[in-house]
Amino acid sequence: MADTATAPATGPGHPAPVAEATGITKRFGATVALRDARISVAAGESHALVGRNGAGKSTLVSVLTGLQRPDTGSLRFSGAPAPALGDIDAWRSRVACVYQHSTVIGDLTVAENLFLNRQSAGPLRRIRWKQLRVRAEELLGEYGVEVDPAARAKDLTVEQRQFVEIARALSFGARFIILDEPTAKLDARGIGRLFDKLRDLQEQGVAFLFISHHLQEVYDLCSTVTVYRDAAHVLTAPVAELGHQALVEAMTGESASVTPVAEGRAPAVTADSAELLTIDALTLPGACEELSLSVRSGEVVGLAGSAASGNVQVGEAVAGLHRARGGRISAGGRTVRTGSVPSALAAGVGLVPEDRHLQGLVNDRSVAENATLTVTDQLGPFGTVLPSRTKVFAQRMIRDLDIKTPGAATPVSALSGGNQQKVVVARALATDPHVLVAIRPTNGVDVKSKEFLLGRIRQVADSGKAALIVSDELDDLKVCDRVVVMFHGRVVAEFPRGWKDEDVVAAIEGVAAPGTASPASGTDKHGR
Ligand SMILES: Nc1ncnc2c1ncn2[C@@H]1O[C@H](COP(=O)(O)OP(=O)(O)OP(=O)(O)O)[C@@H](O)[C@H]1O
Repeated sequence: MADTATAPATGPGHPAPVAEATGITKRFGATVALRDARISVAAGESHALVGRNGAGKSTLVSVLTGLQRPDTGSLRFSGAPAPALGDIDAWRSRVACVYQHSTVIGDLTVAENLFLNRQSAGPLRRIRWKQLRVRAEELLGEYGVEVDPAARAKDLTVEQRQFVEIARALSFGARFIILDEPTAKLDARGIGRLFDKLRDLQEQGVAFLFISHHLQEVYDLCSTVTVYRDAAHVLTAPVAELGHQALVEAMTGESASVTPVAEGRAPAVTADSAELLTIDALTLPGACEELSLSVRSGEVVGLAGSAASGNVQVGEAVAGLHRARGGRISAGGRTVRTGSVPSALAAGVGLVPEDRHLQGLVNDRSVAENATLTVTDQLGPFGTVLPSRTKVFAQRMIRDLDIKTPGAATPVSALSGGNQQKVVVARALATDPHVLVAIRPTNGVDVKSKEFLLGRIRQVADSGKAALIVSDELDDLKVCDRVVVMFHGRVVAEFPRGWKDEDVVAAIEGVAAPGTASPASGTDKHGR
């Protein structure tokens, strides 16, 4: 496909691009992460960068922010060559990145985070805390960020932390901000507020490079899109000129055929199907009150809700992660002792956790070891683990789940984010669970792989098991036979297949009862 966005002229009235990278190549051992790649972001532009998992997006970000030196290529900011690699202040004044994983320090206050390493006027001058707080208040006020400067960063929401990071970046003078999957941990309202803030800032001349696997967000927010595929630049085009299908085709290199997995399927579940997961009057302090829910053999049930609904905690409780104050959970006919992971495992519960970094992966261990952590008992006799068996097991998973890795022995830390997520899913599936609980299973996964992972979860149910998908992503919920919606710790609605997006979204937002739904916005988490 041809490049339809030509490089803007520079000169009077045409400022140089805030960032321009050309001929960037970056290798990690045998892996070529970027091959002669390029990008050009104009001043005040909202530019999207999209591509499949492992396409090279995060590597480009690390080059653009001075964290990695490219093997070849040149990088300029507003027409001037990039600073020397270690000159942190110079980099900060040109570019900042807001990551999905916060870089603020939890135990410090917002004010301290904002002025970290620049609290005093010089190395020997005392830090004036009161003044610091006042300056922080001014800075936050300037960018319309409503956060208490005295609050500990760890007590902020994801959204507030991102705003603090954006304010910090702007205070260093940067007029170019990279947002690497910023919406991954936000619910619908949070995304709306983030986008409002970004639009405000854009009007003030700030440029953005926006990375997301939610293509609708690209259409909502950006004017230009660049697509990378297999480490290389494929196209740059005005968003308005590129339809959804063309965009997916550019990302995958194949003609797009998006077939929601559950569509057109006859329901396999009947009233006689065995109840494999039973949650009975479960009360989890601060999360849910007397909540009851069941999933039958052959069934995929969606447990939807916003961040404060308690749905994630319910899913985690099934996997033994939270102690209940009341009620009962049973899986495959066995009682799960709440708060006991071994008890949940023994009952045949598999979990895809919400946060792969905190609960999922051992970073410096190989793909093979991570994928088989839950099944070491099957890998050798008498408690031993045979490396050959681990390898065979892992290779099957790599193939089955289409994990992009140089090999089974590669440490998971060398994989791209989406491919790490696939390892987490692989691990949950490895135990062949009776009940699979998958919390936001497609987080950070590209469009094509998303279809694939959801298809695998569907297969688990089709083989007579039960699956509970805990998510507020409509794409995740579309594979479900039934969607149960929670709001503030209670079930408020249930939808059989064939639901309308706006009805589920309205129930998630708590704005309407099912059937009478008249959603305020009519759009879902991703503006569909
Ligand atoms: N530190 C590293 N060591 C080895 N390989 C790496 C390293 N960082 C990235 N890679 C490899 O480079 C390639 C590009 O990875 P990158 O993280 O840039 O992809 P991405 O487009 O950001 O993917 P995702 O959408 O999954 O986040 C991948 O094959 C990845 O495994």
